[in-house]
Amino acid sequence: MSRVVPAGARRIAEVRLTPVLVCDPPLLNVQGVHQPYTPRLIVEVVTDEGVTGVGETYGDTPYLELARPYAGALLGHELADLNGLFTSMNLIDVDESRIDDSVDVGGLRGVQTADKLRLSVVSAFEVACLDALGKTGGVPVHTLLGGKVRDAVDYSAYLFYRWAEHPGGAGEKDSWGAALDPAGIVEQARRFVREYGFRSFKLKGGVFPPEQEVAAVRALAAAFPGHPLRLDPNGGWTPGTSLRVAAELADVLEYLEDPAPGTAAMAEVSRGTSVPLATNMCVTTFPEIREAFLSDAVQVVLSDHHYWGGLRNTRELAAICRVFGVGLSMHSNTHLGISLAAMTHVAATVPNLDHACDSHYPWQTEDVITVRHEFRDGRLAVSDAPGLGVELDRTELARLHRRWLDDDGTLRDRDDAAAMRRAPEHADWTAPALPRW
Ligand SMILES: O=C([O-])C(=O)C[C@H](O)[C@@H](O)C(=O)[O-]
Ligand SMILES: [Mg+2]
Repeated sequence: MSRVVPAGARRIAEVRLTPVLVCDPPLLNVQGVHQPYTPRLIVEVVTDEGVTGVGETYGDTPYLELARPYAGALLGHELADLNGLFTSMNLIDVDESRIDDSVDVGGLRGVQTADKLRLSVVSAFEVACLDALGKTGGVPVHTLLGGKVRDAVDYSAYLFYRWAEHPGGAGEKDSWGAALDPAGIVEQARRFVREYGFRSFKLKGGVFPPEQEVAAVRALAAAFPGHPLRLDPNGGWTPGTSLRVAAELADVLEYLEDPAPGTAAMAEVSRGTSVPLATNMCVTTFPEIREAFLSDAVQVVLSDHHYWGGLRNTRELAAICRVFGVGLSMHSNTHLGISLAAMTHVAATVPNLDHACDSHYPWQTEDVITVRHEFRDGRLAVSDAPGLGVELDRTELARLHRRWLDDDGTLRDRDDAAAMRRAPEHADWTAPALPRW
C-alpha cells in the first residue's frame, strides 16, 4: 500500500554527488599507513523549493556504485520521509564481490555486509535531508532529533604514530613531524592540548610490538596524570597479549579498544580483566549486538553514524546500549566538517554519551565548508543555526573534486597497505593477519 503524502510536502528535486580526495597525513595503523589523499563523497539534496541539504560519507568505489543509482531513485521522494530512504535503498543491488562477512575485512571497521554498505550510503542522504528539513523549518538538526541535552560535545585527542611525511614526499606537508616513540607521542599530545584543549587521549596502536605501545601510554599517563587514556590496536593482539596489556595498564586506561579481533576473542579478554573494552569493529551492525552484549564482550560501543545508517539509527543504538548498561561513544575515520557537524548534532541529543568522541578532524587541513569547526577546551559547541549550521565552500569542493578526477584510480579506494608499500623500506608489506601479536 502506498503512503499518503501530505499536501504541500517538500520533495527532492535534485541530488548532486561529488566525490573528493582530501589530503591526509601519514598516520600509521595495524594495516599500514594512510594514503596522501583519501576519498570522501559529498551529497547534496536540493528540494523543489531550492533548499540544499548536505551530507558526507565514505567515497570509495563500492559506496559510489550504490550512491549513483540511489540518487536517481530518490528524485521526487518526499523530503520528510526519512524511513522511506531505507526502503528505497533496499531496492538497490549490492555487487556480491563487495561483501565480506569476516571481521577484519578492510582492517578497521568490521564486517562488510550488503546492509552495512547500504546504510553507509543512506546515512549521508539522511543527514542531507535533515539539513534541508532544518533549513526549511528554521530549526537545527538536533531539534529534529528531539532536542539537545547538552550545549557542547566532548572530543578526545586522537594520537597516531606517524611519519614526518609520505613516502617520496607525496601529498601535502605539515608541521607535526614524526612520532614513533613515547616521547614523540607525548609531544603530539601536548600540541593537541595547546591547540584544542583536549582532555582525554586515544592512541592508535597495533603499529609496534605491544610493549612499545604500553610504554607510550605510560608516558602519556605520566605527562597527563588523571586524564582518560585509551589504546586501540584494531584487533592486533591475541587474547593473551590483550590480557597482559590490560593488566599492565589497568590503573590508567579509561578503556581498551578492540584489543583482539572478533566478539569471541573480545569476550575471552573481557572475562579476564576489569578494564572496560570498547569496539568499533565487532559491534558495527544491529545483528552483531545480541551476541556481543549477551556474552559481555564489550562495555562501550563506538558508534559511527556513517555505517550505523544515520543520526536516527545512532539514537536507536544508544537506546539499546542504555537498556543493556553498555557505554557509548563515537568512532571516527578521516572526515570533513559536514560529518563532524552531523556527529555533534546527534551526540548532543544522546543522554548516555558516556565518553568523549573520537575525531580525525584536527588532522584534516582541508574542508568543504566555509567556516572550520573550532574545538575549545576539547569541545565543540552545538550549533543552533538552521539545519547542520554549515555552508558548502563550492570553490574548495570543486578543487578537491578536480583532484579526484585527476587521480588515475590509485587513490580512489583507501588502501593503507598499498600506501605502506610506497615506502622503500616496506616495499613487500602486506596487511598482517590478525591477531599479529
Ligand atoms: O578503529 C578505529 O578507531 C578506526 O577505525 C579509526 C580509523 O580508521 C583509524 O584507525 C585510521 O584511520 O587509521
Ligand atoms: Mg577503533
